[in-house]
Amino acid sequence: MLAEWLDQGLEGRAPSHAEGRVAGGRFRLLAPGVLELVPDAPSAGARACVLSVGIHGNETAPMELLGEVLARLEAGLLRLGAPLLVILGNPEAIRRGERYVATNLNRLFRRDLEEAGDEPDRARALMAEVDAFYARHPGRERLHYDLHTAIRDSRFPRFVVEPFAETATPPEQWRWLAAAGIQAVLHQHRHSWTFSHYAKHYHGAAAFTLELGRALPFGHNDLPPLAPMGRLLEALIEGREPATGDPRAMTFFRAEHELLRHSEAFRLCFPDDTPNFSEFLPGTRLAEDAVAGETRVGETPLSVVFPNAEVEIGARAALLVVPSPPPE
Ligand SMILES: O=C(O)CCC(=O)N[C@@H](CCC(=O)O)C(=O)O
Ligand SMILES: [Zn+2]
Repeated sequence: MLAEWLDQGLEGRAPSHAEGRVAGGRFRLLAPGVLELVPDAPSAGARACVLSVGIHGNETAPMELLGEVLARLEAGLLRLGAPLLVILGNPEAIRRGERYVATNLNRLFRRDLEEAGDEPDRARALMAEVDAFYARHPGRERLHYDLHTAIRDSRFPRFVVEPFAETATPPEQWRWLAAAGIQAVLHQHRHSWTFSHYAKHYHGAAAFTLELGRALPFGHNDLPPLAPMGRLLEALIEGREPATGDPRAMTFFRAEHELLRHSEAFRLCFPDDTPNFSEFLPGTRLAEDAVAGETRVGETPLSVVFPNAEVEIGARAALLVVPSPPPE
């Protein structure tokens, strides 16, 4: 049933059970790749939780991790205590094992989206599901973890992006993420129209993009380092207070600048396999673009996150970040 749901979504098959029961509640399939779980009696402090995986089709570790957690729920080893919306982001891209089919789904989560096509349609469908889910649970704190993996190695293999928004992140999030093995936090400096930004910007949710290691094919993921993250997801699903750690164990950064690809003739001036959070000294040439010219590091050293020269024209080719003090 539940664990099968992930496999069936990936194979494009209709699920064998569109609804059913788990310990402590019931589940129902709302749309392809969208599953809602409703507790019989939510725990007092339970959050209304959105957990999404596969927004990028080649990022398989989060799908395996979530599949294991749902299997434990199905086996009766966990008891549902929180309202939960589970989302398999881009099933066609997952079937193909590709980041996206026509365009990057994770740049389309805006209410004034006008583009046509499969990925824009999927973004509209997912936004509507998230809107309806939070509306069904008024008065409950909102949470969205959008689980990803990164293309490259990283000085910090597990890190989160905190989307830009007016609302502050509740302080307990830093304690939970530290206990879940997150090693670094990157504050976004502007709207980015990602899925986690959508939940934070439009719904005031505590929301993050979580990067959980490297993007590898199914069956090749190193899952043991993700066990503490699995325990955080289980606590949220059961509506229990998660384990806490010391946020000072994490390294905090803020985005200073977004490097965009403006032309076909765009290139990054450092090796393709440069790990995320690699630091470059003042004066270093980072990129060349036929339209924007060259980008060099100014007076302050900059670290590079998500470098990718192959993005669509107009899209982000890297985030340039600097260290930042931990939140109060
Ligand atoms: O490793 C990479 O270059 C990309 C990994 C990835 O998919 N990251 C997300 C981050 C979203 C955010 O900025 O919150 C993305 O690029 O969509
Ligand atoms: Zn991703």
